[in-house]
Amino acid sequence: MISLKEFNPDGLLQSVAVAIFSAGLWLLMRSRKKMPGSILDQIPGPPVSSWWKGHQSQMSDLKEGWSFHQMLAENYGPVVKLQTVFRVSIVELLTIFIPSSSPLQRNVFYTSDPKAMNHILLKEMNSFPPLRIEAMLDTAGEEHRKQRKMLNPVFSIAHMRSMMPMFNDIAQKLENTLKKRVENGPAEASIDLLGWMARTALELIGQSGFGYSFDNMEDDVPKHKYSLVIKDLGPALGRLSLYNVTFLPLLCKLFSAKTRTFLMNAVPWKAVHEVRDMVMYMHEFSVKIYEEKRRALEEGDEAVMRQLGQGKDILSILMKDNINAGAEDKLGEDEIIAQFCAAQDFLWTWISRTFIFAAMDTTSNAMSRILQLLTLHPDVQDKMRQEISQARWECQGENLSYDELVALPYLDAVCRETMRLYPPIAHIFRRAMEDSVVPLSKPVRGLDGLEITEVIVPKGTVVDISIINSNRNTDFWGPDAMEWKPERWLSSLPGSIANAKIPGVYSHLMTFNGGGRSCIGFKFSQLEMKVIISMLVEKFKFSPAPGKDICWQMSVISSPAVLGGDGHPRLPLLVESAK
Ligand code: HEM
Repeated sequence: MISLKEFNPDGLLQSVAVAIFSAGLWLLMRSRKKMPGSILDQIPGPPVSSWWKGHQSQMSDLKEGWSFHQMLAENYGPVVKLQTVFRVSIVELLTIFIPSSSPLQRNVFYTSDPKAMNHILLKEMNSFPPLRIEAMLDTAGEEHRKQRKMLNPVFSIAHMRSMMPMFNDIAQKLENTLKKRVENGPAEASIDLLGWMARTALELIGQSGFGYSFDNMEDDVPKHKYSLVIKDLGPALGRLSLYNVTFLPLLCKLFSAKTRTFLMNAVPWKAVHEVRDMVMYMHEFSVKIYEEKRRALEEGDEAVMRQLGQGKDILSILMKDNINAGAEDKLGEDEIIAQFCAAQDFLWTWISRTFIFAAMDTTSNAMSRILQLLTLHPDVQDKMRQEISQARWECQGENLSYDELVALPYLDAVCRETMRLYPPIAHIFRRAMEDSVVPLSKPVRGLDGLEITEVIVPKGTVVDISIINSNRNTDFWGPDAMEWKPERWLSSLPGSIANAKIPGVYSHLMTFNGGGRSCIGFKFSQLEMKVIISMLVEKFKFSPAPGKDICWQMSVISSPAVLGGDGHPRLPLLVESAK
């Protein structure tokens, strides 16, 4: 519920819209044939008065932002029905008067049951597409298949190996800059490591994705306009409440891009115009890079080699492969640009996740999480440093090759354990496009006391897949599942994990999802983490900044902030040279 102090007139427009929309929905629901005895109704679960807002506020004030998921796991297990009401500013005030059978309420099928996840994410993937607002590649069916096919080779291990020199080069720049900051002993003021991780992640995806450098990694604040825009865009969209999952897809369905742009220009609303300008800049910038690459490709090898990426960046490879692709696999020019900035108009920006969004926030927050955990576990930090220093000594101080780096067992264990216990994306959403019978690995008891082995999920139901609860399930991971223990990866995992048949692409974890929509960049992200974290831990010592306890805020991607501070994402840590 919002207090009157928080009342925001911007919400009024939304409230009118939601009232009209709800009336339409109510009529629609009345006219829809009800599935007889839908078993989803029988699944126990708590009401959530306001989906996103309730979800966020229940988690963000807490020192560890995952307690909502933990509460569901402890009280209900892996299969839960959440009864939600639309999150719409002023209308929220009315939700207390809404009876539980109202059409304004809808059930969300929340699950971390392996069989259910297999069904939804693999077997019936096309019947359960992502909510458009969540999709990183904003396509489905044949179009999505085409994009994945074209992109797969640039995320292969062979390609990762070829990118090692570029990754090492960026790590070196970061090392030089941090060394300057701490050369006179431990930096007195703490250093915001989240800021540096975000800049590093953008530079890595910029160079390997676009063949373009955004940041010299030296200045206190990045100077390139793109770096600033990408940082400001999320909060700017947040100010407009554009994360409203109900209305965005509807508006996009109703109006063409041209009409939406026209409406946006016509609305006398400064915040909207700010977002418009950011999006237009990002789009024009992507087109400019695309044009430069096309010209170089047309001019021939010499021109390609003169570019920063020397034709090895993802965009160049994609463009070259596309020229040679058969008609059925060819991507349109717009589709290629869209991989890097699908932002022709502002409504699409939020909906169409691009590589930069997908790659940057996830990995920078993941690296920040590792660093923070290392400050809380100095023994693990020392052990890691020993392992890395030993490996460096063995290769006479040279950079480790791809194979040498990925073979370091303790570094690998720390990364895996962090991705298990603290997945940057805690849950993902799908929508049932048709009525579906979802099987369960373990029966649950329904509200009527009967055992349920499969759930009838009606068309239109939102499905919430809990990555975090799957990764922390004590049935599979054992009684210490809630503890951060890198050592668990140094010996063989319990048989219960393999038997569970969890559909994740990575180490029986759901962190990078599974199936045809799993994270295409997961090997890229692991390499990035290992190159950067190994350099940082070898060269520097990290400890908590006094008086700055860190909490993790759970929105789409969990990010650190100072407990009791202004809520801005940051990770202040004390840094000193390791030698
Ligand atoms: C720790 C880092 C990362 C995590 C935890 C992560 C997690 C995920 C998850 C959970 C999904 C599935 C979303 C859904 O199905 O709703 C996904 C999809 C995706 N990720 Fe990542 N990701 C990471 C890094 C990256 C990187 C570095 C890249 C690119 C270089 C990337 C590119 C993508 C793309 C393009 C998709 C959409 C795939 C599709 O729809 O076919 N991710 N990621």
